[in-house]
Amino acid sequence: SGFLALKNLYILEKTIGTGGFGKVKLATHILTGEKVAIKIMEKACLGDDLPRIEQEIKALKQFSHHHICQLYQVIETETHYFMVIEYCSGGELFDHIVEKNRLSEMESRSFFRQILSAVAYLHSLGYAHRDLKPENVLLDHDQTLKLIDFGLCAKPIGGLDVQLLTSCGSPTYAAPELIQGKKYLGPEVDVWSMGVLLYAILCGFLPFDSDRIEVLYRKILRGRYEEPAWLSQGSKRLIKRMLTLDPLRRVTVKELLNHEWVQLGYNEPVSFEPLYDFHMKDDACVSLLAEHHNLSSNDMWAKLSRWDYDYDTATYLILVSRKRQSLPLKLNPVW
Ligand SMILES: COc1cccc(Nc2ncc(-c3ccc(C(=O)NCC(=O)Nc4ccccc4)cc3)c(OCC3CCNCC3)n2)c1
Repeated sequence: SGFLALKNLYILEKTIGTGGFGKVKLATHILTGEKVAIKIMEKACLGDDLPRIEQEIKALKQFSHHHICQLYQVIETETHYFMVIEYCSGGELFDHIVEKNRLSEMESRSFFRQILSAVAYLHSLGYAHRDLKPENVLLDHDQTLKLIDFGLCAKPIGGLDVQLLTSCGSPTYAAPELIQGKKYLGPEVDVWSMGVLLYAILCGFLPFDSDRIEVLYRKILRGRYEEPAWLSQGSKRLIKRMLTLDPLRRVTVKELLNHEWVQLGYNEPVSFEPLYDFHMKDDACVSLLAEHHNLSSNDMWAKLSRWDYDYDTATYLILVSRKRQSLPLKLNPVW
């Protein structure tokens, strides 16, 4: 189906998601055979939301973290933006919780540590996510979580624009100060949403829920929620610290990183440093790509280190990711 810009580079397959901005399709990166997700956004439909796409692309180009889906390539045509992004084979955390009803405290802790690492990393770069919810947490192979911002809600911290709730952030996970339209910074809003997320993972249902929005708002602003019998004392204490109505009294990300519940069984704080920087040079991957282009490794690296986020960037980042997983490094012959 029709996008000329993707011809001979990607094979488009089924649609795996739709949002206000456009849709996401599963695709195959032809040179490596790797599955990728391609976010397709029609410029005409974005109207004055166009700056949010450019901001999203600028943000993603800065991120290099094991628990954030990696941007591989950006293609801009007259009518569209295409963002080629890492594909997660396990789907949404949301479906995983629904299927298992609720997770054990140990599994919840493993998931929470990964989400916390990604959120702390975002904050360290001056970004707040603002739309943390199970639909934006994806599962990769071997229970690795990847945080995404499907709906373009992430913003630099302290942005004065109080994003209208309709366009950003589902009220279910939204902090009280956010639904009251109060000025807020961002990090503490993410802590509240992580609290709702953790509650949903541990309990299998939401702390504040109603199909009538004004009832939902009232419940959030009241801040009272059920504590099922299976919740441990530690879990209850942590959730209470995160679902604290007053943002100034709410636990901070910094405190969460070495919170006792978070460290139970790991005995080490959560690190938010990226495990590795995708932007570092991997000689084997550079050589393989150089050979494919009949270039010297030096010339190949000179081009790659410009980080144009073109097809070569995508191929290189995919090769680095495959090497990390000890998968064979190969490029398909181009016929
Ligand atoms: C196996 O069955 C399945 C079933 C379902 C999915 C998959 N896999 C699968 N892999 C990858 C994706 C994806 C990743 C990133 C982005 C994105 O928009 N990044 C941009 C981004 O994250 N910015 C950003 C991040 C942090 C801070 C600031 C900015 C978009 C899509 C996907 O999408 C499907 C949607 C469907 C609706 N809910 C959300 C996911 N799905 C697999």
